Formats: sequence, C-alpha cells, structure tokens
Amino acid sequence: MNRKTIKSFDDNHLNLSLWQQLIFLFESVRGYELFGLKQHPSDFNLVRAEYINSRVRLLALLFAVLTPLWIPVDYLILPWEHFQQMVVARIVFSLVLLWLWVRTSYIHSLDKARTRLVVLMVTPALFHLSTQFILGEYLLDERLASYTFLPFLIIAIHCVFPLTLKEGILLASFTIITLSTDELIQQRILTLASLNNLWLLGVIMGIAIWAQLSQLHMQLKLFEQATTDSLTRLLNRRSFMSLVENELSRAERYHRPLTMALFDLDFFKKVNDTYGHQAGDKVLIRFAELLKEELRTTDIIGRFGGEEFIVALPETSVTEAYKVIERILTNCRQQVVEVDEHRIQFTASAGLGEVLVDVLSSINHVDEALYSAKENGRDQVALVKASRSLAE
Ligand SMILES: Nc1nc2c(ncn2[C@@H]2O[C@H](COP(=O)(O)OP(=O)(O)OP(=O)(O)O)[C@@H](O)[C@H]2O)c(=O)[nH]1
Repeated sequence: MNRKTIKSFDDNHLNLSLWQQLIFLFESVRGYELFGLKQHPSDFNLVRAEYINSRVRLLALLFAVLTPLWIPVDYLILPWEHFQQMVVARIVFSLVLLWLWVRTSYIHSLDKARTRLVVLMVTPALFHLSTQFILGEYLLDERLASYTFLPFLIIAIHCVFPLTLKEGILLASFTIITLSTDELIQQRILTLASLNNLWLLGVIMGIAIWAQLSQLHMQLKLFEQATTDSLTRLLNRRSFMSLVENELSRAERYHRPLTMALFDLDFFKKVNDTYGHQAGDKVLIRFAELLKEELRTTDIIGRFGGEEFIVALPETSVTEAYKVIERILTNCRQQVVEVDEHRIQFTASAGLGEVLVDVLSSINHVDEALYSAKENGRDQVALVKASRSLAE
C-alpha cells in the first residue's frame, strides 16, 4: 500500500543525519547536475549548446583577427628567419580559426558544441607550441616575454563557458597537456620553471572552473524558472506542450502510441476553504509527487494550471494507460496530508485519450472526457469517445 503523509520540511530536515544533510545540501545546490553526474534535460542541453557555440564563434573570430595584428611587432623584434616562420604560423592559425568561425554558424547538438570548443582551445595551444618550436632559446630574451603569456590567456578564457565540473576538468587538462607537449618531449616538465608555470596554470584553471560552474548554475536556475511550476516542480504548460509536440512527431514517425491524461482534483475548492490555501498547496505537491512516483521517467508530467495536472505517456496504448491511471486514482484515495491536527484526504478525476494529429485538439478531447468523469460522480477515469480517438 502506498500510504504517505507529508510533514513540514523542517520536521523532516531535523531528523536527518549529518551525512543526509550534506547530501541534501549537495542536491539543493544542484551538485549532481553541476558535477556532470546527472543528465540535464534535452532542451536545456540545446540551450547550453547554443550558448557555448556563440562564444566559440566570437572567440574564434577575435583570435583570427587579433593574431595577424601582432605581425608588425614580430617584424620589429625578431630576426628575419624567425619572423618569416612566425608570419606563416600566424596566418595558418588565423585561417583555422576563421574556418571554425564559418563552420560554427549552426548548431543542433551539445556534442557538436563541445567538439568545437575543444578545437577552439587546442588550436591556440598548438600555435603556442609552434611559437616555442620556432623561437626556441630566443624566448629567453626579455623583449619576448609576452610570447610566453598565451597559455595563461587560453586557460583564463575557459571561464566564459558554462561547463560541468567533469567537462571543465577534462577540457582544461587536455589544453594544459597540449600546452606542455613541448616540455614533455624535451623532458623539461620537472624543472622548477616548468613546475612554476604549471602551478600558475592550475590556479587559473581552478578559478576558470569555478566561473564555469557559476554560469552553469545560473543557467540551470533560469531554465528551471522558465520551464517548471514553482510549487510542484512539474513542467509548466508551455514546456509540457513543447515536449509533447516532439514526442508526437516521434510517435508518428515510428508509428508508436502516445496517450495523454488530464487530472483534476475533486472538490479542491473545499480543501482551500476548509483548511486554508497552504493546506491546498500541500495537497497539490503531494499529488504531483504521486504522479512522479507512479509514472515512468520517460513520461511527461506537467501542471496544467490550478488543480489540473496533465501527463503524456509515450509508447503506451490507451488500454495500458487506463490501468496506470486507475492505479494513480486508487493510490490518490489512500494519500493523507497532515496539516496541524487535520488529516486531509482527497480524490481526483481524469480524462484519457490518444494524442492524435495535434496536441491542442487532443488536450481538448481529454478535457471533455475529464468533464464527463466529473459529471459521472468524480473519482474515476473517463475515456475520450472512440470516434474521437480516430484521427479527426
Ligand atoms: N492552494 C491552492 N489552490 C489553488 C491553486 N490554484 C488554484 N487553486 C484553487 O483551486 C480551486 C479550484 O476550484 P474549482 O475549479 O471550483 O474546482 P473544484 O473545487 O476542485 O471542483 P471540481 O473540479 O468540480 O471537483 C479554486 O479554489 C482555486 O483557488 C494553488 O496553486 N494553490
């Protein structure tokens, strides 16, 4: 039996062990998502991909334009032979980045954005290596001090990207290893000068990763605010609709069933009027939790407004969905929400049907079915009329 009660958050929190409280804190600052241990929603990934891509483009263009501008300085301070080689290196580097700028005009996946980011970071690292190779011992000349700054600049630039801890560490390590290739080959990596450089690169990398995490955290928060209902943490109507639109395209392409159910809590006004609005909110939260518990992670759950909830079940026929909805309504009857000395019980009604042709009219149909469930006495599920289930 699935009999559950809700206590206030503070009661629950006080009973937690130190370890549980730490886990709670970790979760509340979105630790799993920031560390890259939990997948972000697919539409968030697309937003992040676009964000990363636009920065890759901007930086590629900036590097491509600025690098050749240094040629007059090369001319003034480098011997002719080195100058020629540096000009070639600068032009090649600039062309690669221009190519990256042109290629990155369109994005449709996070993986692509990540690959472009790696190319953006590795290209200047390779340019730096070629500089080391061309100038060699000449770099010890004080006038060429600025030619050794590039690695620090490259690592510092990592901070403009919203990355998870895992991505940030991988990318920065990859860049640092590329930057150190020369010293690794010549076995100079353990000299004091090299270790000093590595230490400084490590510090800048730490700061850059912190900035990346802060950006990602902010983006996750904004995304959540834009797509979820703040009370129940379910999808809001707009993001529910957009996810179901995608799911409907998939269902049509692969000829798979997609069903939808609209729930409405029965006599909810009475709960508010009798026990107060906060008690009503707790009932809404409990019902949202019940939906999350009873449905699959692939199902789409949203708060449609007020005391109405909506779910879409991919890969599920109406017959299968009917059993699921009945199970939810049965469990709903067994829920108890404790508010002060009161124990509130509640029921729900539902309309159920297949999603066909377009999402909006399917919602209208399940809404009509819900209406008949209410008319027939509530606390039950009603199906969209058979004729409606055929594509109209
Ligand atoms: N506590 C709380 N109440 C809400 C919220 N959103 C809507 N409501 C209330 O939900 C109630 C809905 O009432 P009605 O539409 O009359 O429906 P009902 O009382 O559930 O009756 P039936 O649907 O016919 O069974 C209204 O009193 C709204 O104020 C919310 O976020 N929190």
